[in-house]
Amino acid sequence: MITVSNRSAGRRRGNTGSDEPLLSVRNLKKHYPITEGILSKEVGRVRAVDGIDFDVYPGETVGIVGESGCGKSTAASSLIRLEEPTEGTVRFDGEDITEYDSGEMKAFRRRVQMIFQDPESSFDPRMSIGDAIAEPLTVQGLTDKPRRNEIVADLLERVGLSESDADRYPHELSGGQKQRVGLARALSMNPDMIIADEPVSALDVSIQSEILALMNDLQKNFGLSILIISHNLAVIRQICDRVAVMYLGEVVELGRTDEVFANPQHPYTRALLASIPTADPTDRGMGVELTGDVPSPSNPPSGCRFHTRCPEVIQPEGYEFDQQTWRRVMDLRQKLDDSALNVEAIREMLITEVDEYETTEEVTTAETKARLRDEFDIPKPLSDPQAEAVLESAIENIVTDNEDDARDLLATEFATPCETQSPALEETDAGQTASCLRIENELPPTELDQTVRSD
Ligand SMILES: Nc1ncnc2c1ncn2[C@@H]1O[C@H](COP(=O)(O)OP(=O)(O)OP(=O)(O)O)[C@@H](O)[C@H]1O
Repeated sequence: MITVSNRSAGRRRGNTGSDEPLLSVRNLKKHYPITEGILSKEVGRVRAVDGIDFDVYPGETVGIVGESGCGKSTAASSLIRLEEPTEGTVRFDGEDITEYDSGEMKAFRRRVQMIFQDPESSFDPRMSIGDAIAEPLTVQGLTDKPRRNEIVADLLERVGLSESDADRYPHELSGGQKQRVGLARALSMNPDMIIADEPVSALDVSIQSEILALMNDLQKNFGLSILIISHNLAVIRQICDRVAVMYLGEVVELGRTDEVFANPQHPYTRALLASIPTADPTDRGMGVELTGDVPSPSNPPSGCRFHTRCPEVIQPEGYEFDQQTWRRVMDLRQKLDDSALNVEAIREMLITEVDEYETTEEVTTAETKARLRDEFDIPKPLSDPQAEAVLESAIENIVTDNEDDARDLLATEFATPCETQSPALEETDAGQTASCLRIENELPPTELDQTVRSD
């Protein structure tokens, strides 16, 4: 494997045939300081976006996808300097926008229009739709009213509304119609690029598809580039040429949408794809379940940030686990490391379940250990006797109030390289780039990989 800049990952030339990206983002970081006290002393940082790279070519639609809280919106607002990025460069049409003065920023913001999830908030309820669309034209100095009305009528038609809608008011429109007006308003600036942050999440599913189809048409007709931010893979799939998958402030996979969907290379992408609901109620998905919330970006996990949730986290040498059991043992270890195991609560649960017990002192160690195992769905015994001996000893330490010994034992015996080594984005044989130690170490896919569906 050769480490490459993801500059070329799954790249395609834009519809204009240009080889140069319209937008080029390098090492973009946005850290929010956490402050305390009257002197606002910095006590920590929320690393919302922690060094991401991607390009958008002319006429191309690129998606940023990931769970809530992974930094998608912060990435979008920092790259257009709605919030100042902490670090990194953003080049637009060859120029570094981080060096723009306010006049240049104004011109840039005409060329790059934002569309938000809730179109409502960007409309003045007292202003007619026609006036709302014409407003940016007026601000630009187009004083010729008949000409303005002509442009408004044309834009309304282009977004699937009619000229007569110009006299209506926002409250008279459905969510889908408002998003159409939002697009017409953005187009009135004749932009080169639209950045759309969850543009259809607030809409009914039936309407979502219509708006995405409209965006696709507009992109072709106006030769636009589109950057679309969404937590919804179905949205990305319908409209994007390429996709960047984000996890906890980082891009973990980047490539052509068809390739990423057909052959996801990062375990996080695989897990996201696995979580797409299917129409068949008997279909239990791909056997991969992504549990737990995205960890806090103020204290991201060491090594690979995904290792605390990764279904494919690498196993320690010298032991043999089935992968799912290994994940569960790691979940227990994680909870122990976070000091989030409550043995007393387990004993209390046992009191309510077993009639003869009245106080937690009566609950036996053996029962507490068994119940702790059950909480994590860890089978007894493990199939590997040596692994079982380690786990049994750790659990004994946990329930006898020797958590530090248990922590040390598990850290020594059940260590994964994923907790210490940070993988870099690498080109994969499948065509896209992804950052995973499995790829770096050329490890064979886990059993779970083979259960991943590509549709
Ligand atoms: N102004 C802020 N100060 C501190 N932390 C912030 C601020 N804005 C965002 N964050 C944090 O940064 C992280 C990334 O947030 P962001 O909204 O970009 O994620 P997202 O992927 O767009 O999620 P969502 O879809 O829920 O908006 C979150 O943990 C969020 O709490």
